Amino acid sequence: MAQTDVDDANDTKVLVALRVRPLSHKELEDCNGEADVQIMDKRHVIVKIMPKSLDDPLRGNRHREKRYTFDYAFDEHTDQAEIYNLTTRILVDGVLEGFNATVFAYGATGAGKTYTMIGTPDSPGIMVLTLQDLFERISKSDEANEFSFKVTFNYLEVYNENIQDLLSPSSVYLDLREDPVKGMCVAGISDWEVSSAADILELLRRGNRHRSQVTSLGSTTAG
Ligand SMILES: Nc1ncnc2c1ncn2[C@@H]1O[C@H](COP(=O)(O)OP(=O)(O)OP(=O)(O)O)[C@@H](O)[C@H]1O
Repeated sequence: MAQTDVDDANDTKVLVALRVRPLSHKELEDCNGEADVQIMDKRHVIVKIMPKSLDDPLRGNRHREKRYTFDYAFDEHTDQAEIYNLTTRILVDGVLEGFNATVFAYGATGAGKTYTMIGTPDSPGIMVLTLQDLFERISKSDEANEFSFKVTFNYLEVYNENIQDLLSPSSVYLDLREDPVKGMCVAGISDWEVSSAADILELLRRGNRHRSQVTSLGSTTAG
């Protein structure tokens, strides 16, 4: 999901995209090669709901279908670059002009959030592609002497409703406050000045060691 406070090309403030990942071997076996989710035309999704019991006297073994509509619905063949280009690249201009933007992934465990956001060295995800784009644009702007940018980074975890600064961990949790200038903010979080995508990926790796729920950043690089 991506959110911006500037209008993007679609003139919308919130964009919701669904991504279907390839089925694992086990999932393919379980469904006899027949997936329960079908993407129709990059926007519409049909989900098959199988009857709880095949002995259901009313429905037999017939399934029901539910249809959903998204701004984008990506099938399992969609690559990382297409996802980035259609959901997130549109936000970078606004960010460089000082607007806020948020992109987050939501889904069950194993749904593909980490793959979509971080990806692999061969197939970098949204976060890595955004950072590459952002710093490339900043360096072009520096060369052209247009603007000078300062980029700072912070990394926090909300776990059991407690906020922890992953780059400056302590036993004291941080508070969420409403600041008259900045709006909602986490009071006392440490801000780190960075000058490249590699700096941020290094800080993410450092912060991940303090997460309550650990996911590996592997050897993801900024490329
Ligand atoms: N689009 C995709 N193409 C290929 N493999 C994928 C894709 N999405 C996810 N996977 C693979 O599926 C597995 C689960 O994905 P991932 O770890 O990203 O899930 P997650 O939502 O982050 O899970 P968790 O919430 O448990 O951390 C991984 O092995 C990942 O490489």
